[in-house]
Amino acid sequence: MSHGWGYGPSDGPDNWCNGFPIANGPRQSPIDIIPGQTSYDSALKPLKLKYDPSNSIDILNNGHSFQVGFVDDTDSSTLTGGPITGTYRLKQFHFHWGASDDRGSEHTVNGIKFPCELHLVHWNTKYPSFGEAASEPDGLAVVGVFLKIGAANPRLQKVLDALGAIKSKGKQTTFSNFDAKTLLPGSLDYWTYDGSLTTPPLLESVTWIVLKEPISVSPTQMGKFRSLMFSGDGEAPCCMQDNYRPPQPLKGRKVRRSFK
Ligand SMILES: NS(=O)(=O)N=C1NCCCN1
Ligand SMILES: [Zn+2]
Repeated sequence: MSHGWGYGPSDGPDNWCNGFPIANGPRQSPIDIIPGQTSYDSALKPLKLKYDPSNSIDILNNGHSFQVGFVDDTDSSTLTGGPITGTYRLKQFHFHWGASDDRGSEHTVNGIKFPCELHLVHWNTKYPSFGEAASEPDGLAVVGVFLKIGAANPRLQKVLDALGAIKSKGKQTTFSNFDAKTLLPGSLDYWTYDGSLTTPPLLESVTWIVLKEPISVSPTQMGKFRSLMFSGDGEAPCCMQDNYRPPQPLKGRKVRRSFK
């Protein structure tokens, strides 16, 4: 299996090492975050997220999740500060979720799974493109946001309302004028560690920045995520759910936190 990966019994996370040996590497993601074992680092700067709504362009079902893509040819939507040096540009955001509300997130906290996790993917502008940055140890920075069951989230609803047009794999439609900042919680307190992409090719190029405060999602809204399909038109229908990789061994890594 080189590129036919998925989340099923034969092509799922336990089998990814066959096509991508780095799956057993020293800095794999996600991880279980154990707050009592993290270290407060007063040298960590506040996160600075500057997103221009005019940079959002499309929404795509890529057969593994759905992603909202951004124009990334200027520094108009960027991540600076936090644990990183320099400027990282927003490329896309996407989610991971479960078949039921008891699971779905990739990172866990004291072993607790959330029903969903948002990833905002950024690349280091010291490299010429996302593709080149993705193979560098400091190439990417992903901000992870947990979603917790509660009141319906009106800002998330704008994204969910677009899913009807991208039900099956390969479908894409325009998605303009979306402000990704509206998906962030009130606090930008975070945990950070050196990790990897959580999907193949699992490249060990990600500075993870996981926000402590979740945003809300309602059970009905979770149902909208689960209305998507892994499968393309004309293929055996397969609901898009449980598209998460479980936590990976820490292998001696330290997790720092920005808050006391
Ligand atoms: N879940 S993740 O670590 O963000 N993985 C990604 N893989 C492909 C490119 C974007 N991100
Ligand atoms: Zn992700």
